[in-house]
Amino acid sequence: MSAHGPLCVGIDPHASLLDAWGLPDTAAGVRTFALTVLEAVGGQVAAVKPQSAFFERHGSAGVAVLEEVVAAGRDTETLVVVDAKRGDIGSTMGGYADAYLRDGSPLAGDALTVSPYLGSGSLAPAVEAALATGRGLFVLALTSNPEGREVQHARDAEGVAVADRVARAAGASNAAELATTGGDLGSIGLVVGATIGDAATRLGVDLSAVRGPLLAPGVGAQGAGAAELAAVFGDARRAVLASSSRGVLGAGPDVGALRDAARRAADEAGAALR
Ligand SMILES: O=C(O)c1cc(=O)[nH]c(=O)n1[C@@H]1O[C@H](COP(=O)(O)O)[C@@H](O)[C@H]1O
Repeated sequence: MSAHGPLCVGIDPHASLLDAWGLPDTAAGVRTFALTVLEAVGGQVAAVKPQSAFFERHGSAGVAVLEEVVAAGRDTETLVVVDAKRGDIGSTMGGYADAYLRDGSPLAGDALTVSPYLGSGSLAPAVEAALATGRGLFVLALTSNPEGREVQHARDAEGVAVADRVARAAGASNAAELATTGGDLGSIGLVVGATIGDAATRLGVDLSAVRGPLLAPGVGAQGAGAAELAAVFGDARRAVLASSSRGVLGAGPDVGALRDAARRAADEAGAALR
């Protein structure tokens, strides 16, 4: 993030984008799309985030393309966040941790998005695997979609918001990790949408106390821009990795145009979060 600016480019090969790029809605089309994005922004931005759903749509051939994208990302200076939003009970979560966070697994990038809504503790196998292998997690806390509120804004018997419980669990893991490793940011990040307005403040979620990276989707196509990034994150802004998919991908398929769009988005995010 300090080398390239705080931007993550989402690799979301929607059927409509494939069509706009003149590509077929097939695994081969998805492959050309994803490798073009990597060619344009690999080594130029902090992270890319392939959205697993758009690869899974094409069955095993699509998943093989996701594996290829993860491997290709390894050869660049750009981190790969696999956006699969996994979450399950502990023992099954161990299976997902093996798939996405184990050294040598073909689907293991640098980080994985996970859902804590089976209970933060259910993520323990993923947390352990991330810490053991030098990878990271982005735990869904305050998501960019309006429907997320019914779960994330709810308060428990002690009056603590569910999203705050999620943030506190990440903060506790990062505090323990940083006590031994030092450094600024621990391995357990949160997803906090750039579209959430003042929800973090209203719910009492202390984003600065998390001491992990804050992935902020919602930039671009979902309407958030520089003003929203600055307003949502306040004092925690230095930890933010702004994420945009369609907002950058719409500039394709030209590699130079994609690279320029990513540069502009990274500069804008950098200026808003300075
Ligand atoms: O985890 C995510 O990345 C995510 C969390 C969230 O709260 N909202 C959200 O939009 N996302 C993802 O971020 C991407 C947003 O794409 P655009 O709206 O095209 O920028 C999609 O892949 C979403 O699944």
